[in-house]
Amino acid sequence: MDKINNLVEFTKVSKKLGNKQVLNDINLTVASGEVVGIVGPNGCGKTTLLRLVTGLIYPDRGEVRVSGRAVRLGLIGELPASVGALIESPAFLPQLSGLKNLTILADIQQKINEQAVREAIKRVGLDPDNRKPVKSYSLGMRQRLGIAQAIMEKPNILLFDEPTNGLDQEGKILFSGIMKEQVEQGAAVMMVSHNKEEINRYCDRVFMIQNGTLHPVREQRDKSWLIITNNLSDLEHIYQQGLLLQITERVDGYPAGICKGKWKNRDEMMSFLTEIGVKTVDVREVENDYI
Ligand SMILES: Nc1ncnc2c1ncn2[C@@H]1O[C@H](COP(=O)(O)OP(=O)(O)OP(=O)(O)O)[C@@H](O)[C@H]1O
Repeated sequence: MDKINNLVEFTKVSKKLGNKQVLNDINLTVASGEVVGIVGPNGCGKTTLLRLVTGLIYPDRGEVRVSGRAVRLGLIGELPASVGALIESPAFLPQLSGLKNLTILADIQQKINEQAVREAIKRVGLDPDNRKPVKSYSLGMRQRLGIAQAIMEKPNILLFDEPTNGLDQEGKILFSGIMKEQVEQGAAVMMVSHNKEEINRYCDRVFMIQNGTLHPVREQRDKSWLIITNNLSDLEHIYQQGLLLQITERVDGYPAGICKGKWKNRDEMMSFLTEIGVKTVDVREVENDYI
């Protein structure tokens, strides 16, 4: 997967709303296949940051580039077509069905046909033939429809503001699968959430907005390592170091567990284990699983 290709680029971006300097001198890139998390207290400017990528608002100073093109005033007819967004509560026409709502939105860009809209609705676990008006949808159903709308045109940039808001367990699992798919297909994702667990699970890098500026919270995703040992007490010893360790099924008859941490490569991981006196049969880097 190409991680070099920056699909979103903020360069020295400042934005004032009313009297408030919401964002000040923001630099940020989001690459293809990368998930960047934005956190911070209410009103700090997270949604504003996402809205700048949609092209619906413009920077006062600096530049926002989306798929290589600068977003600026006067481009209203040329909004970035490659952006899918679920920002704040999704707004739908309440008297129309989910399918009708998304078909109307799809007609704006005319990039996809009804079949593709139907597929997106099915992907989030809703029934495209459900004729009930959106006003009778639950919060979770509306949120699912919002996710379907964000992904239906297969954008290569996705903006998610509190994406699992109101979702039940099944909805969260579906969302997890969608995130995995999108990242594998090379989408660049920006996610705003107050849910720490969600941010940790999905985001490669995390930033906090404080007084209008962006501060790194985590600069790379923790890697997952499968550690195979001769006996369970070695795994217990790792756990006692306060590390995140999940015991898995035995591997070739040996006790094994998955440990998450910042070690950059296998050598670093091995020297750490030797340092704490853990003997291993094998150590392998494994895929991070979103579920
Ligand atoms: N149109 C506007 N005019 C004036 N001020 C605005 C406008 N839109 C937003 N703001 C202010 O800009 C600030 C940033 O708002 P934003 O919605 O980006 O915050 P947020 O971090 O997403 O908050 P939350 O966590 O509550 O969703 C807030 O103080 C808000 O009151």
